[in-house]
Amino acid sequence: MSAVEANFDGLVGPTHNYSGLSFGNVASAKSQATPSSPKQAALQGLAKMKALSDMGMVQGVFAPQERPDIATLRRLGFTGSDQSVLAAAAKQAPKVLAACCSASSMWTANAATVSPSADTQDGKVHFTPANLTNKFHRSIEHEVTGRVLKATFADERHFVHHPALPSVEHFGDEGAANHTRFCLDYDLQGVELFVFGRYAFDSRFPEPKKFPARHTFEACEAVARLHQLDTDKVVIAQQNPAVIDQGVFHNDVIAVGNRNILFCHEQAFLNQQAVYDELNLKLSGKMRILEVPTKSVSIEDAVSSYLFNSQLITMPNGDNVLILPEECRNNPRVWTYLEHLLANKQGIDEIKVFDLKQSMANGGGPACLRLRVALNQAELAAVNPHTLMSSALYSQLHQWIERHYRDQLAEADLVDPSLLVESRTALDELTQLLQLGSVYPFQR
Ligand SMILES: N=C(N)NCCC[C@H](NC(=O)CCC(=O)O)C(=O)O
Repeated sequence: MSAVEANFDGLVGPTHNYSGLSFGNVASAKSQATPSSPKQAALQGLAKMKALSDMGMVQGVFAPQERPDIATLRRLGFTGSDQSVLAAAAKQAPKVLAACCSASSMWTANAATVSPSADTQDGKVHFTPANLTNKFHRSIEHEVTGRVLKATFADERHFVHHPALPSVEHFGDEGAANHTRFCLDYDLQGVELFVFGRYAFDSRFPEPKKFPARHTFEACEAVARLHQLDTDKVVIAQQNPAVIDQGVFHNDVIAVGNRNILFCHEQAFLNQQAVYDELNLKLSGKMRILEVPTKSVSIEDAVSSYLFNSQLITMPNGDNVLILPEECRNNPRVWTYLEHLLANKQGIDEIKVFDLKQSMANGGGPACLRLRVALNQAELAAVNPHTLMSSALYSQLHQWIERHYRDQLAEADLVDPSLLVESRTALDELTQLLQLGSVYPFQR
């Protein structure tokens, strides 16, 4: 075993709720104001992590953010005790309070962009936390994300951590949700595909009209530069603006790739064939494209089922498996397509279905919940071992969730000062379990 692809899943935080914060994300708008279950959400996510670990995959755990984010509320002018800050925010700016309570860091595909050492000039793994500027509730994640990344990948001989790009829309960066690495083997130099929604400094190109394009071309170029990638091994492609307007707010809602396979919808990119051709050229003619036609799966079906938000993983025995949300099984057209895909042996050997309803109701499927980090054996040995899934960690986290998480949460509960205390108590314990040190503002 020379190199592996590890998946670091975001542990769902104790304030998981539905506040309708993500304009352009259909599920988030639809679930607004419905009660959530933080406990179920965290257990569903943990079950997926355990299952992948049991399948022989390297699985990591990524700690959530401190929420409610009192420090940000103070920056916005709320003063006094923590309790007064919460009460004043609930009264004067309930939406701002909701944004400062979001558990959105669970979707670690948006935590950062990661380039494996085989692709970078200095032979180290590079990390850039995503600034997530397009949504306020997500723009307040990157600082703590950077600290959790450093606490997980601490060894400077192997890992390089960049700060997030400047926090303005011109450099809007949504991280790995818009980044896919193709390769023939994880330890060989690969081709990195960066996908953007619009140009910030060039108005000649089309843009979505209804929903925002969160990620810019200029952000893609900047991350590729920071990560010292070879331009001959980088492809920067524009997402089809028409599908952004139909709810495809990240590329990982319409395409997924692993090794030399790209599984995507026929309407994913603006210049679809040119994207395929460039990828194939840069991967020495070895790309395999599995394109799904609109007549089999419409954009609406793709958005509601999250077919393409599956994880495409290669098992230790070489089989390619799609990790799908249950919503795919509930959609007859998507399910028929999947049966046909398996029967025709087009490169996918198996599918596995998971119940991730709590996350799905906010627009986060299996692939949103994980950050991929390809690591060689020396790098894997240098990862904080306490963040790696095992039977022992699974039962510790299971008990930890049972002990600290509420069964139900509604928007009105966010002002409850005991939620803040519960959340901090849980996170303080978690940083000890995962041996992360003092990553949260309340610990510093
Ligand atoms: N596709 C990927 N990789 N990630 C999904 C992120 C979902 C997230 N939803 C939210 O943030 C909803 C929060 C709320 O409405 O309460 C978002 O839109 O950024």
